[in-house]
Amino acid sequence: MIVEVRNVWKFYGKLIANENISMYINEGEIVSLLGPNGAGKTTLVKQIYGELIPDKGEIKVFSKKATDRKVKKLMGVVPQDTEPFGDLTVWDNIYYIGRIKGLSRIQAIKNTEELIERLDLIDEKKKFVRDLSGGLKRRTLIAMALVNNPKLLILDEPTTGLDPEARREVWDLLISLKKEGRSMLLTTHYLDEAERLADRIYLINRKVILEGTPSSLKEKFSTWYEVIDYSSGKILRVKGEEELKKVIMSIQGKFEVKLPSLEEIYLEVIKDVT
Ligand SMILES: Nc1ncnc2c1ncn2[C@@H]1O[C@H](COP(=O)(O)OP(=O)(O)OP(=O)(O)O)[C@@H](O)[C@H]1O
Repeated sequence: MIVEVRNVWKFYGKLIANENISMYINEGEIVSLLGPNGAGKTTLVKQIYGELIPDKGEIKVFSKKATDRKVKKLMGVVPQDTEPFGDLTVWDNIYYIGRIKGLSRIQAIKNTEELIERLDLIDEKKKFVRDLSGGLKRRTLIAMALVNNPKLLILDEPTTGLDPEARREVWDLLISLKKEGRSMLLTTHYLDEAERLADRIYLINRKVILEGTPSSLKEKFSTWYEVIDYSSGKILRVKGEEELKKVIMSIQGKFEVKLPSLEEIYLEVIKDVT
């Protein structure tokens, strides 16, 4: 197990941000934390990368305390709402983070060059970050998080504010990083992102509300079916298999039966707990 969170509580004064949270990440897994605004996702993530310390409970990363310096060398973090240094070039941002993380000069240069190429930043490498678009800044941040070749990558809303094409580029990159056996923790507001990338999802709202693979959550919580009647163009929502049979029998032409999307399930579940 790469990350193990056991019965973690975190308070801000009287506010309970995390209530008795337990979760884990296995080697090579992408785990996604989903939840509404203020659900405590960033608070939990910050404890996993050692910026905050739990008030109760325990977090182990690579079997060590999250604040251990050795652990920090094994992980890469893309925090929420951060930007690379605007007054440095893309190349310098990546290189200097490499040096700060303890790479030798030669190793930092090598890794920086490789990442510039891999993240398609060749044309931008000498540009100042302050002159880049949001998508390119985000790619630079991801390169900075990868410079020490981390086994665990933590990304707090990596695609928020990006246009659809830039989001897809980040997704493709994350999929290719997963293929290399890296583990990832990803917080997101985008259900389609979690559905597409995550092996497992934790839905949290102060505490863990649901946990499972995207398909198991769909199966477990979809008590309705969507029937698309192509001849009339109507989309019907049908509860239970008996009702489904009846509806199908009544349709004359072509039709399609679908389970609801993760987004619809999320909205139903969140409605019940808020
Ligand atoms: N430093 C802080 N001091 C006091 N309260 C805080 C602090 N940081 C977060 N909070 C509060 O703790 C709760 C959880 O916040 P957190 O940022 O962890 O949620 P989140 O799920 O990441 O939200 P979002 O999706 O909006 O980023 C919120 O009510 C927030 O206002």
